[in-house]
Amino acid sequence: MTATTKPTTQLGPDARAWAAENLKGFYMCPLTPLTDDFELDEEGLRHNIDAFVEMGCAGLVVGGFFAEGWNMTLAEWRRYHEVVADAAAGRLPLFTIILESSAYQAIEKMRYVESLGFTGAEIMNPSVQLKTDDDVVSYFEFVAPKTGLALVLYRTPVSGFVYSHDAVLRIAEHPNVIGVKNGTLSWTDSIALRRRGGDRLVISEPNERYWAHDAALFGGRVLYGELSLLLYGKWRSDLRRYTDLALAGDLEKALPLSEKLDPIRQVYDEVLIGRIAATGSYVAAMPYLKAWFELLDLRAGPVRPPVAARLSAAERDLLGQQLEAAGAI
Ligand SMILES: N[C@@H](CC=O)C(=O)O
Repeated sequence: MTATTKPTTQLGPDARAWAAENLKGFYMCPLTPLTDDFELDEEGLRHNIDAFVEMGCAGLVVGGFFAEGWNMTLAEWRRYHEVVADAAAGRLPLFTIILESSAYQAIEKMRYVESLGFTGAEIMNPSVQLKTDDDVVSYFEFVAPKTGLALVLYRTPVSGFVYSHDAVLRIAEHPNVIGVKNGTLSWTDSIALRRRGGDRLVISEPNERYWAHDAALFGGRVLYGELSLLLYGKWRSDLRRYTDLALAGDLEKALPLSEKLDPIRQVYDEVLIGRIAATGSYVAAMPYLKAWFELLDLRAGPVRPPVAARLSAAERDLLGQQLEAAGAI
C-alpha cells in the first residue's frame, strides 16, 4: 500500500513558518470549466487561472466541491490537477481539497499533487464511518505524517460530523497542520476556535461579510476556501482595498469601503450561503455559480450530471439583472 511507504517531504516541518509568511489574503476556490459534453475544458481552465492571478488571488484551493472534484474519476482528477499546476506555473501557491473516505486514497492523492509542486491540501474529515472526535483525530494521525504538504482542516457540517475544538487542538500536534477553514457558518465559532488555537493555526472564517471586522479586530488573516474575489466583478478592487486596510488594523477606513459591497453580498448569500445552509450541500448553488462565472467572462460551461447542468434562460437573465443591480457587472 502506498500509505506505508516513506513520506516525501516538501514543506514538512517548515509548514507553519511558511503559513506565517504566506497564508494571507485571498485563497480562492475556482469552479472547473467543462465543455458542453461535460469534459474538462483545459483551455478554459488555463484562461481562468490567468484571470485569477490577475485579480490578485494569493493562492488557489482546487478540486473540492466547488470544482466538482467529488464527481471526477481518479484519472480525470489527476489530469485536472496537472493542468492547474501547469497553468499556474509557480505564480501562486496551490492547495488541493481532499474529500475522501479512504485514508489510503487521500494519501495517494496528496502524494500525487506533491509531485506536481502543490504546496498544501485542505482535508475534510471522511463523510462515512469516522464519526467521533477520536475517530477524526486517528484519521489525521494516520494521514498527516505521510505527506510533506501543508495541511488545512476543513471543518464543516457538509461532512456529516463537526469535530470539536479540542479535537482540532489534538490534530494541531502535527507540525504540518497549518490552519482550519472553519466552515461551520458561525463567525463566533471561528473566533472562539482562534482564541484557543490561533497561536499555532491560521483559522479562516470564510464568510466575506465579516472579513473587515474579522481581519481588523479578531486576528483574521485569510479568506480561505470561498469565492468572493472571483465573483464580485467590478467590486474586486474595493474588496482588495478594504482588505489591505483591515489587515493593517485600520477598520475606520476599511469599513466605508466594505459597506459599499453589501448589495453584492446579498446576491452571494442568496445564491450560495443560503443554499448551502438549507441543503447541507453545494449542489443546488452550482448552476447559479457557473452562470455567474460566465456573466463575468470567466469560463464555466455546464455542471456535470447528475446535477442540473444549467439554469433556465429566465433564471440566468434574473441572475444577470441581480448582478447588474448590485453593481458587479
Ligand atoms: N468547500 C469548498 C471550499 C473549501 O474550502 C470546496 O470544497 O470547494
